Amino acid sequence: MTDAIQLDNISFSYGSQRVLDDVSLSVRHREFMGLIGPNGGGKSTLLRLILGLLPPQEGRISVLDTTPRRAARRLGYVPQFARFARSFPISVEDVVLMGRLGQGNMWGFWKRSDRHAITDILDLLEITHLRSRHIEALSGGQMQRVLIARALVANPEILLLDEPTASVDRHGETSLFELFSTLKKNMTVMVISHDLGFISDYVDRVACLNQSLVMHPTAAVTADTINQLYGEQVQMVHHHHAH
Ligand SMILES: Nc1ncnc2c1ncn2[C@@H]1O[C@H](COP(=O)(O)OP(=O)(O)OP(=O)(O)O)[C@@H](O)[C@H]1O
Repeated sequence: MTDAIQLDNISFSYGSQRVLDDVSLSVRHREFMGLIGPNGGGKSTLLRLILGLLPPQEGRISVLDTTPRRAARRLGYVPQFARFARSFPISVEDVVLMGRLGQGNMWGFWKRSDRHAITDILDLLEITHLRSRHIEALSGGQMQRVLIARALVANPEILLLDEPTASVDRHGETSLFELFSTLKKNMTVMVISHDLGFISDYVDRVACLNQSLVMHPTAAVTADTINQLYGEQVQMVHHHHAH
């Protein structure tokens, strides 16, 4: 079997602004990969290319042995929290149900299996008690869990998360990363983060992106490496916590 995600010599510009320059990356099946880099380094753009939301201008991308667009239904995506509008008058259950679209359903025709999947996933994310709550009335950390539930409810083969713990406290961050470590037994997980010291306890490898990409096994990533690459922009504070 080939890799879950394969990027070969990808370049991308917005207008005349070069954002990705000759990026190559292989993510193995059931690998847990961290993606770090300074603001504007191109991390979200790379995720959008993998999701098939943007076409590469140069190079080739293969996701689950096909094109990103063909693979899209088999991917789970958790967008950056700040980019998700929360003023829709809908409940937690509705948002998570949206994750089942594309599984052969249309609005209003949910099957019993959809309801069961939602019950299980809300339980996994420990947000069962929020099921009928309006999403405007959630804390940042709760909303983050709802978005993760929405991405997981369709049983994706690859889970892509764009700063999933940005609005979560340290305790919540630990519990989410422990959940991702469990999920990794069944799927490939790729997570964008600013906090290398924290994620290096969990991920198998770290990709450092600042227009071009450098791969590190986590053991090789030190504060010095990161400072040389990015200056002080990536947090290197190491937090000790129980596993
Ligand atoms: N739709 C767009 N049109 C034009 N420029 C864009 C667009 N999206 C992103 N950019 C620019 O491309 C660069 C890379 O953005 P991107 O969001 O990929 O970086 P990032 O590494 O995810 O940053 P952050 O850590 O701040 O989220 C930035 O300079 C950004 O301003």
